[in-house]
Amino acid sequence: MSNHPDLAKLIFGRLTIDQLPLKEPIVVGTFAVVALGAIALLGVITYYRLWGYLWREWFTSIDHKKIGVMYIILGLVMLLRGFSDAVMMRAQQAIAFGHNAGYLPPDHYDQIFTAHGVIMIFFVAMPLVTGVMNFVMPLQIGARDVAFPFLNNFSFWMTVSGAVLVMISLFVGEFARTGWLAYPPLSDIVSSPDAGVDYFIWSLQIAGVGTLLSGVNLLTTIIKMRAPGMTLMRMPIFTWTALCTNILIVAAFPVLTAVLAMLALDRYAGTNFFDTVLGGNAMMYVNLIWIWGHPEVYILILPAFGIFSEVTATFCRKRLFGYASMVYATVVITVLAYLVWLHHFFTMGSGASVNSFFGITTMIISIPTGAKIFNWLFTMYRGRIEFEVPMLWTVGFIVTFAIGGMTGVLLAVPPADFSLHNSLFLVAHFHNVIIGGVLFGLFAGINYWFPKAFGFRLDPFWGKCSFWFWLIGFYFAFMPLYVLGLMGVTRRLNHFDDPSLQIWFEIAAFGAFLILLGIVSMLIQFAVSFMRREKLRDVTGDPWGGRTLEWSTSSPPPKYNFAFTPQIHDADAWWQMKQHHYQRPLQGFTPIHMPKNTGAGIILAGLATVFGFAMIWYMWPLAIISFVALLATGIGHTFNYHRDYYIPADEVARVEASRTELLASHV
Ligand code: HEA
Ligand code: HEM
Ligand SMILES: [Cu+2]
Repeated sequence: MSNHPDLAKLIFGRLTIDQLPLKEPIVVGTFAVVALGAIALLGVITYYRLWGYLWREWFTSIDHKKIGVMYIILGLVMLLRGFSDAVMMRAQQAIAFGHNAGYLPPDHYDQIFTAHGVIMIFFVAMPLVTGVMNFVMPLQIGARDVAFPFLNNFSFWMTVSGAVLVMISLFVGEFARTGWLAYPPLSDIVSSPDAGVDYFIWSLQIAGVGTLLSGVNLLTTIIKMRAPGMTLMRMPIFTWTALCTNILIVAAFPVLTAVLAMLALDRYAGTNFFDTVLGGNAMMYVNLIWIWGHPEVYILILPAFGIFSEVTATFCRKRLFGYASMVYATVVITVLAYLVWLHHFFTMGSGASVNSFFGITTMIISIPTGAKIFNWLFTMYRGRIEFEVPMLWTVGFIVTFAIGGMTGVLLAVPPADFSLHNSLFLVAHFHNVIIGGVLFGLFAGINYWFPKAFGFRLDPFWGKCSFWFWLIGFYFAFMPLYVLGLMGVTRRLNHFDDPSLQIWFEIAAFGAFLILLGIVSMLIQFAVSFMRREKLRDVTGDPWGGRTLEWSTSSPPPKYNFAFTPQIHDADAWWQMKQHHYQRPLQGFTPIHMPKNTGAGIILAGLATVFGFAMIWYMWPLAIISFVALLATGIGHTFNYHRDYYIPADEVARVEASRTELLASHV
C-alpha cells in the first residue's frame, strides 16, 4: 500500500490496517474463537464431503421448508452472538462500581449494547419468525410452496448478508455506538465519523430488502394459494397471524428503508434532512423510525400468538376457544399498531393533547391482547391438558407476558413515562415481552414443529431443563431491572457510583447465567435428540394429534407437500378429516409441476455483501463494480428459462406407497 498512497486510497477507501483491532485483547480473543470454530466447521464439512450436498440440497433450495429451516438456524446462531453481548454487559454492570471501572470502556460498551439490540431484533427474532412462517404456513394452507419460490431463497440470503456485515464489523472497524435505532444528531457524520453507523445502515438496508420481499411473498401466498374450501374464516390461527404480520411488514419496512436512506444521504452526500441547524429536523427521524419500530414489535409478537394458539388447542385436545374473536383481536392489533408510535417519545415535547391521544390508543391495545389471553385460558379450562414441552413454554408465556404487558400499560401513561422513559424499567418491560412472548413462542414452535421438519421429536428431558432455566433465569435477570428503574437508574450506563445498587446487578448477572444454562440445555437437546433419533422417530406424521393440515402429511413432508390438493371443510381441517375417517388417496397420481433450485439468490446476496462493505469503507471502484455485477446477475437470471420441472407420476406413486407402508408398519 505504501508506494502509491493515492492508489491505495482509491482501492481501499478509508480502510487501513489500523482498523483491525489488533490491540484489543478481548476482540482478538473473540476473533480467535470464532475463527477456530469456523475452521473446525469447514473442516468437518470438507471431511464428510458435504459441500456438494449442502449446495445442491440447501443453499440453492427454493423449497419453503428448507428455507424455513435455514432461517431458524441463522436465528439460533445469531442468538449465540447476541447473548454473548448480553453476558458481557451483565458482567460489566455487576462489577463496575466506584473505583472499579470494570473491563469494558464506554467506547466498547456502547458498541456492545447497540450490536446486541440490532442483532437480537433483526438477526435473531426476525429470522426465527420468518423461518417458522415459511416452514409452517404453506403446509397449513395446503399449498405446494410459496408464491415466488426463487424470491424466497433470495430473501433468505439477503438476510444472511446483513448478518454477515454486522459480524464483520466486530473485526474490521467498529459497530455503531448510537443505540439500536441510531438517532441523529448522534448518528450524523460529525458526531459519528467512523464506519460504525455505516455498518448499521448497510446491514439493515440489505437485510431489509430481504424482509420486505419475503413479506410480499408470504402475503401473496396466503391470499392466492389457499386450498379450495379454505375461506378466510377457516384459516388456521397461525396463518391468520402470519397474514397480519406480513401486512405489517409490507406497510412498515418501506418506512425503515426510506429513513435509513435519508440518514445515508446525510452522511454520504451532505444533505441535511435531520440537521436542525441547517433547516432539517431531527424529530422527523425519530417519528419515522418509530412509525416502523412500533409495528415491528407486533410483527414479532403476532406469529408468537399464533403459535400459542395452535399449541394450546392441540395439547388441550379442544377446539380453540373463540376462534372468531381471536381473528378480530389479531386484526385490531394490526390496525392499532400504526396508531401508537409516539409513545416512544412522550418526553420529546409533543404537548399534553398529543401525548394523551397516543397514551390512550396504546392502552386500548390491552383489550384485544387481553381477549387473546382469556381465549387461551378458556381453551385450557376443563381441557385434558398434556404438559409436553411446547405447552410448558405456552403456560410460561401466559404468566410472564401478562406481567410485561402490564408494565407496558404503565409506560403508556405519559406522566409516569416522564420518570420511567429510558430507565431500566423500560429495559425490563421490553425484555419481559420479547423474551416471555416472542422467544418463548418461537421455542414452543420449534419444539412443536420439529418432528414435522425432521421426522423425529426433540428430547423432552432436555427440553424441560431448557424451559425451566430460561423461565427462572428470566425472572432473576430482569425483575431487578424493574426495581432499579423505579429507583431512577437509566439505561446504557457502563459504570455506577452508588454501591447500594450493586446487589441488584449481581442478581441480574446470576439470572443471565441461568439463561446461559437454558441455552446450553437447548443445544444439548438438539444433539441428544439427533443421537436418539431412532427412539424419537415419528412415522405417523401426526405425533401430537394435531388439528391443522400440516399434520396430514408425512414427517418430513415430501418435496411437493401434498400429492393432491386437499379440500377444506373446517378451520381445524385435519381434525375434521380424522373425525370423518379420512382415507389417503392411493392411486391416480399425476405429474407435479415444481420450481427448480438455483444458485442465483446466494450469488446476488454475496455481491450485495461486497457492495455494502465497499460503501461502508468508501471503496468506490469496488462499490461500482459490485453494484453493476449485482444488476447484471439479476438481469441475467431473468433469462434463465430452466426454472421448473415435473415430478413424474410414478415417482409420486413411489413416495406415497412408501408412506403407506410406513403407516401400516406402525399400526
Ligand atoms: C414484542 C415486543 C413488544 C410488545 C408485545 C410490547 C407491548 C406493549 N408495549 Fe412495549 N416496547 C417494546 C416491545 C414490545 N412492547 C420495545 C422493544 C420497547 C422499547 C424500545 C427502546 O426504547 O429501545 C417498548 C417500549 C414501550 C413504550 C415506550 C416507553 C418509553 O420509551 O418510555 C411503551 C409506552 O407506552 C410501551 C407500551 C407497550 C404496551 C401498552 C404494550 C401492549 O401491547 C401490552 C398488552 C398486553 C397486556 C396489557 C397484558 C395482557 C392483558 C390482560 C391480561 C388484560 C387486562 C389488562 C389490562 C386491562 C391492562 N412499550
Ligand atoms: C437472553 C437474554 C438477554 C439478556 C441477558 C439481555 C440483556 C440486555 C442488556 C444488559 C441490555 C442493555 C441495557 C442497558 O441499556 O443498560 C440490553 C439491551 C437491549 N436488548 Fe437485550 N438481553 C437479552 C435478550 C434480548 C432479546 C432476545 C432481545 C430482542 C429480540 C433483546 C433486545 C434488546 C434491545 C433492543 C436492547 C436495547 C439496546 C439499546 O439500548 O440500544 N435482548 N439487553
Ligand atoms: Cu411501541
